[in-house]
Amino acid sequence: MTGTGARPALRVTDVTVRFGGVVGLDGVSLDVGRDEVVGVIGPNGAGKTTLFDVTSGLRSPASGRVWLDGADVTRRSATWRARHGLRRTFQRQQVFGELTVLDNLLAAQEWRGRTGGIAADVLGLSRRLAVARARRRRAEEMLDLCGLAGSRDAYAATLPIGQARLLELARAVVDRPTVLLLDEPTSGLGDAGSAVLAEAITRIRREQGCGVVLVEHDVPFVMRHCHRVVVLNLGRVIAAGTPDEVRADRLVREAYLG
Ligand SMILES: Nc1ncnc2c1ncn2[C@@H]1O[C@H](COP(=O)(O)OP(=O)(O)OP(=O)(O)O)[C@@H](O)[C@H]1O
Repeated sequence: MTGTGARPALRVTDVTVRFGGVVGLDGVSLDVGRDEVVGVIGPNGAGKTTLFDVTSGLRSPASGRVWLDGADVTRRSATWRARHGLRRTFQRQQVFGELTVLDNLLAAQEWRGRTGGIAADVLGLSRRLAVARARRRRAEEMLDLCGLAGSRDAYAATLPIGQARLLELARAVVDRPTVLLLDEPTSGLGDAGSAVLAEAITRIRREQGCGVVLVEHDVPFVMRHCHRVVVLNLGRVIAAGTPDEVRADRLVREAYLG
């Protein structure tokens, strides 16, 4: 079902984070294969955000390592990781409000693209036009994927919250990341938006071989759409397995599912 292959898209090994006397994460490990969706759940303060912060490079662990597509990136900056295939969306959406929906996606490709800036200046005009056309095609594809084709010319600031969140998703995946971290992706989405999200995640992982991790309070969504689920409590992994295994786990029921 998961096609993980030998080398995980993301590997987190034995990560510990301390905030003074508070332990944010305590020896947490996680593997995410290409073409796999892993859900991270747990009560408030369990360490979910801290796990994303360490993975994306916003916070250094006291010990432990983070690997991206086989390379140890523990000491790499957040920007370096982003440029090398790791994408994260945040709970608070961060689209460029003053740009149109389409331009948000073109700008995202410009930022990552190795043919922008100085590189573009030394390329021939026809090559540059071909790059621009390919980027536009890719942007249109992602708008279709995320159900935003009808809003392509709207300013992002005018979008209802659900559409803005889907635009964030489109922007995160437009340049084909290896790993996608989604923080509370269903928040602000109704049933229709959640269905678009689920379908988009499936296609992104299948068509792009992307490993997806989602931190999500909507447990039914996680159980329906993730191959594996990791449950954190007080900074520790208290259970990990298939949705059925996790649902049946006594510790999880006591600590979280009730
Ligand atoms: N900057 C910080 N300074 C001190 N303690 C922190 C800091 N960030 C997180 N913590 C603590 O680390 C632990 C894990 O917090 P974290 O925000 O990762 O949990 P979470 O699972 O994302 O919670 P929520 O579901 O409420 O977002 C908590 O005890 C929290 O109080």
